[in-house]
Amino acid sequence: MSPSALVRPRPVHRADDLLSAYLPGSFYYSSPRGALLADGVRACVRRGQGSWADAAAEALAGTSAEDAVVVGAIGFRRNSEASLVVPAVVRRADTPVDGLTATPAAFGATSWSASPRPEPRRYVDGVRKALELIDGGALSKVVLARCLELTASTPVSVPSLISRLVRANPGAHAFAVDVTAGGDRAPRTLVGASPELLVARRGDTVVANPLAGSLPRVTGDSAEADAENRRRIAALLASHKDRREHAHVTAQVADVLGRFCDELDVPAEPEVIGTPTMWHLSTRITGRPADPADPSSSALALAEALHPTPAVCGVPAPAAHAAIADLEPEDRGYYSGMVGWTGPGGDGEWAVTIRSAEVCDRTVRLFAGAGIVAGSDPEAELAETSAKFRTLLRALGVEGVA
Ligand SMILES: C=C(O[C@H]1C=CC=C(C(=O)O)[C@@H]1O)C(=O)O
Repeated sequence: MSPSALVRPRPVHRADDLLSAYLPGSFYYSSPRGALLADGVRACVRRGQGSWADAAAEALAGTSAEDAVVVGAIGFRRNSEASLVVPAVVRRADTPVDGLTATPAAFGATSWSASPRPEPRRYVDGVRKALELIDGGALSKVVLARCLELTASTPVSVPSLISRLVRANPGAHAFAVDVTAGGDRAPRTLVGASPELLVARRGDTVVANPLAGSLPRVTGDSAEADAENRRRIAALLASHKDRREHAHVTAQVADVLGRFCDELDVPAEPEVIGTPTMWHLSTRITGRPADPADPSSSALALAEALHPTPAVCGVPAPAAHAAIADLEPEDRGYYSGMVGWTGPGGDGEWAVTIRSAEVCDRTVRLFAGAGIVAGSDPEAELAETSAKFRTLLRALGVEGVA
């Protein structure tokens, strides 16, 4: 039995009940590996010179609670915002969300205005500039994102939004995290349904599931939609451009995990996974940490070692960071960072913060990005980001706005 198994409390909740119990200010996270709902603050996690994993371990060591965990989100840039706490109350379920039959409450009669940042044409220009950098040899890959700011006529209900996101895709890594900071005019919540697992650790098993290389999914139950989706899956698997885009991520994730694991299984070929709105090339990598008791292979330490993968940044990372700073007018904030939890024995789970938005009163800031490599078509990358926005737009009931 692993040391972490000794301290893990027996889960007594159903994942669906945890979702129903979510209130603004709670931390909610669910995935195929279970769900967690946390409330109140026992301690805030603050980082000095060291890593977030060190700060989390210190905060956990300071509490005698048996079920203590650190939960929260960390932004994209090295010194960007983070919101990590040891919550006062933690409820867990070891099963995925299941059996959600009732239709969630729709958003009331709300009208919306949308403001893309940058304008779509400027995003396309940015992709062209990225391709010039790639042609010139400065980069092999960069992920360029854009923002869509929506304003509703009434405050946006976060419980409704997270419930609709989970119901649309119970297998997603779904999250709602209070990220309110000094200066915010109202509570701010990071909400999303990410298809991408950065890393999960349970006992002596580590799993990462990098995604990269995408095509929009055709929605609808018709035979035509089915046939077109089959065609797209085959096209994605056959696309050299998407396979290259994907290989950058898999190689880096395998390289980083290889430093911590003495056994690592990296499938030679990607498969295709689907969300309700997208198809993605996917590689599920599993490993066994060389020393599970070593704090440097805790879930959060592994997540920090992996971040940012080329699924959200690029290759080489320093040049990709510079290109992102030059070509993206909006600060990414929490988008493309990580969200999840870590416990005292090193177990935990962190998802890549994509298909996400920050909600503050009547405003919703969505981000979506696309990986650019040699051979990328700027118009297709714009369309891909629009398709990625649909996860949130559908949940908000405003599909068609971008
Ligand atoms: C950066 C995003 O997606 C990443 C994950 C899956 C596929 C991706 C792609 O094909 O570009 C991206 O790397 C996003 O959704 O904003």
